[in-house]
Amino acid sequence: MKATFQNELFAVFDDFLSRDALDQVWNGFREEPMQYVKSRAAVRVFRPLDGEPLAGKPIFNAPRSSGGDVPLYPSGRPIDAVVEAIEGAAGTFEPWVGRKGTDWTCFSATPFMYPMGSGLSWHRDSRDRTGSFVAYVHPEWRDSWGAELLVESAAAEGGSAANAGWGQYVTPMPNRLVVISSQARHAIKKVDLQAGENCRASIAGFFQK
Ligand SMILES: O=C(O)CCC(=O)C(=O)O
Ligand SMILES: [Fe+2]
Repeated sequence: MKATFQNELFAVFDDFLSRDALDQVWNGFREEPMQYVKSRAAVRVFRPLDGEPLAGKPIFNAPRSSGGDVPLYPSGRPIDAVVEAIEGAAGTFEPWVGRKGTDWTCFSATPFMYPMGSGLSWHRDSRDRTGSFVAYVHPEWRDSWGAELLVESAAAEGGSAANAGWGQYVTPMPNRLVVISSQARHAIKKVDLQAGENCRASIAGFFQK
């Protein structure tokens, strides 16, 4: 798997899943029971005016070192295909999320749906994570539909911890994967009115220390 774009904070990979796996994940996606993220206590990065994103149940590729009962791969859900593909390419992701076993022990995978008007405010995926991934699984995305992932550039060398105030964007193209370091401050622009009933559908996960 070769990156379409990369810098020190994130990398973009296109044609992530095979055609069959993508279709399977997307078809299964629409059967997933989902909840509004604001109704889930654990979600803290979403702000009151981020709209109404939905999330399904996460699975983990392996048991969590911090314990706790988590649903594991293989789950029998179509999302298994994403876990497999991430496992298979874990070595490629080392520059951004570190090494399996030394830096991280396991990762999650959670389906998310962002309907028109929803987005995600600026944040870092820090705390007990080395980084994250997100795979876009909707069948179509147009520029006018918005919902770009924004990634802020690193603040100038020797500068304070202040935010740089500039950076890059990634359009959520179908079957695109983005791998993001926990150092990277990022946000999702809201899904535009022009998207109508088309939702931004993703499988996102975190690499846990
Ligand atoms: O969906 C994306 O593009 C990024 C998701 C994200 O930043 C998160 O869930 O923490
Ligand atoms: Fe994030």
